[in-house]
Amino acid sequence: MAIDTVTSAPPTPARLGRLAARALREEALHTPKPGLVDRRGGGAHRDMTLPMLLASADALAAPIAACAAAARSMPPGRDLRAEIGGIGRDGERRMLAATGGVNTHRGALWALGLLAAGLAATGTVAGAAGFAAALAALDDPGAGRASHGTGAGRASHGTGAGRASHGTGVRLRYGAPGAMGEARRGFPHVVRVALPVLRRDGRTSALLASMSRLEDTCLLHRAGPAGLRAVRTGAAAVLRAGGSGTAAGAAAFDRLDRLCRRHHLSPGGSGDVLAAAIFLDAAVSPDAVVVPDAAVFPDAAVFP
Ligand SMILES: CC(C)(COP(=O)(O)OP(=O)(O)OC[C@H]1O[C@@H](n2cnc3c(N)ncnc32)[C@H](O)[C@@H]1O)[C@@H](O)C(=O)NCCC(=O)NCCS
Ligand SMILES: Nc1ncnc2c1ncn2[C@@H]1O[C@H](COP(=O)(O)OP(=O)(O)OP(=O)(O)O)[C@@H](O)[C@H]1O
Repeated sequence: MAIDTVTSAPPTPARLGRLAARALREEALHTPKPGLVDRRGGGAHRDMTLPMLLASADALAAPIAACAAAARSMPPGRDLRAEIGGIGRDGERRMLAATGGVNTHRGALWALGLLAAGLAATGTVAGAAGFAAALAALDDPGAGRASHGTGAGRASHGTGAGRASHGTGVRLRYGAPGAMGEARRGFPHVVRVALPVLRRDGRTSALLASMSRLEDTCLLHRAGPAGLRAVRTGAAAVLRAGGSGTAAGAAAFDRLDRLCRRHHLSPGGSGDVLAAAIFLDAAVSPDAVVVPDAAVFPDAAVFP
């Protein structure tokens, strides 16, 4: 049964930007997280610190608010897609300027920017997911334009003109649809996996639920299918043991944490999924949580 009640007017764009930045900060601060930046340090990332992630989160409030404002003021369609693509690339430049050229939140900006646009336009979780999916399905006329070159400092990531991103490389090599595929399907790991688990069992379980299922291109890029499989299996083992709060679950969590550190495995896509779930949880009343319909999630059966 679909329960998709609009309980109040959608939050304003400025509020959505603030809530998104807060969600990014809360995700970064949540500790412990296997492989990801947290209060203990950079996890599997040699080039990131917690203060860097917090600065990056703050820098993204304005572009995410701008995505929401655009969705309020323009009808859905190609012009809005072009506008949001430009805002996204400008947001990536701001992120790189805030971090000295490190890609702290590219995937997170993508997810939260599209979902903020969807929330501004529709006010509901299912509406936001469907809206984001429809936008992501449209070609971005500015795709391939550099998001580097602002004097932000060292460019650590191949998102600029002429260089393929990690996600593109992995898509070509393994056929993984990655962050674009997740968006085009209406962010099922955010809406149908992490958000309900977050509300029931908290943030660590929500992160693990995503890690146990997501085809994360960060993991594929660094460690191939074997690395991805090891992380998914490790996360599933924690959940099977009752979560990190049980003795067996805590031991399994510790094994997963050490595995990620030893092999430099970062589940960055699941970090984004957790941040997006925290954002939706804060922005939309629990009464408006939905079981989305098959039109938005054609493969919804995959997510019980
Ligand atoms: C589609 C995006 C993510 C680029 O995709 P690509 O796979 O090439 O990117 P890249 O490898 O640099 O990073 C992808 C990031 O997504 C996350 N991710 C990885 N796997 C997944 C997954 N299966 N599901 C969701 N997120 C994932 C990770 O954080 C990863 O680092 C996006 O950045 C983009 O096109 N931006 C252009 C600007 C734009 O249109 N913005 C609009 C909204 S602001
Ligand atoms: N707490 C977190 N720590 C690290 N990354 C996170 C976190 N939360 C979300 N992420 C996501 O993980 C992605 C990190 O990207 P990735 O692992 O590809 O880093 P990179 O530095 O570009 O790659 P590499 O280090 O392999 O060269 C970001 O796009 C970001 O959105």
